[in-house]
Amino acid sequence: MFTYLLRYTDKILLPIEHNKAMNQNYKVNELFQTIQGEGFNTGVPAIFLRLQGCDVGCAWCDTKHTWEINPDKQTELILLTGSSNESTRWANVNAREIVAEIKRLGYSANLVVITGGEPCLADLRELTTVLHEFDFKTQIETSGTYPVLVAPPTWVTLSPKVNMRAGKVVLQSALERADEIKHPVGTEKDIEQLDALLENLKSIEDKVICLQPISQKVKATLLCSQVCIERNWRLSVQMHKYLGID
Ligand SMILES: C[S@@+](CC[C@H](N)C(=O)[O-])C[C@H]1O[C@@H](n2cnc3c(N)ncnc32)[C@H](O)[C@@H]1O
Ligand SMILES: Nc1nc2[nH]cc(C(=O)O)c2c(=O)[nH]1
Ligand code: SF4
Ligand SMILES: [Mg+2]
Repeated sequence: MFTYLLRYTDKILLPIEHNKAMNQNYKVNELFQTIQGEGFNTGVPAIFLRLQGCDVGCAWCDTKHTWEINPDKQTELILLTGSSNESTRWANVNAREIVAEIKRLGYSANLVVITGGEPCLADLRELTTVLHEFDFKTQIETSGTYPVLVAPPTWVTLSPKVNMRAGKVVLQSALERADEIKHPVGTEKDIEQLDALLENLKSIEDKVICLQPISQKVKATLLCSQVCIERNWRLSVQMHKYLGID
């Protein structure tokens, strides 16, 4: 089977042939360009692709609008792109439709951050492979509650949700795969929980560890900065929220 899609090379629009079937659809909640505000890549221009759906149920989640996949809220991708919208709507699209929309929007960032919701509800191998084919770098933000299925160069940021939903095996393999562990912290108990997770890891030498205060709380932020200094870890403060940008 042949599908045709438009590819931009040096600003020239070229039709390319593609004979691989696009089997996988993704439930997209929003697509927008901003600055990565969290973790290792803080400050890097990035295209955010937010997928709809999450059944983990973190009480302090800042994207609760992505939890439910309501069939009545299905819409067209073009209506969900350009800026962050915090709506419950979603579009069912494949990887090449996503790339085509990124190109139509004329985005300049070369990092695509796939978040949610819980993006690993979906098998992300096809999406990340196609994005790499178009010379994008990719990063995912995941909770470790579903298997991490991504193409190898993908930067995996794991924000482990302990005792929430995942079996220990799934969380453990997500921890081993993670390039970055970005732990949400409210109180000391969260640091203890992270220590317990790190104890069981084969190696933490090759992983970036970030502490992220929950909901910009002052006490949590002070705790995170103090522990980061003691342990030589990184502080991740959700910069975009301080700047008031998406
Ligand atoms: C909204 S989640 C989506 C991706 C995935 N479900 C996860 O939890 O990693 C993206 C990131 O935001 C973090 N996050 C969510 N709500 C937060 C809050 N109120 N304060 C700080 N970080 C938060 C999560 O821990 C995760 O690192
Ligand atoms: N600027 C910006 N950076 C982010 N890093 C992770 C985000 C997320 O919601 O997953 C996020 C987000 O929503 N906006
Ligand atoms: S796993 Fe992520 S998206 Fe799901 S509830 Fe927790 S923070 Fe929110
Ligand atoms: Mg966010």
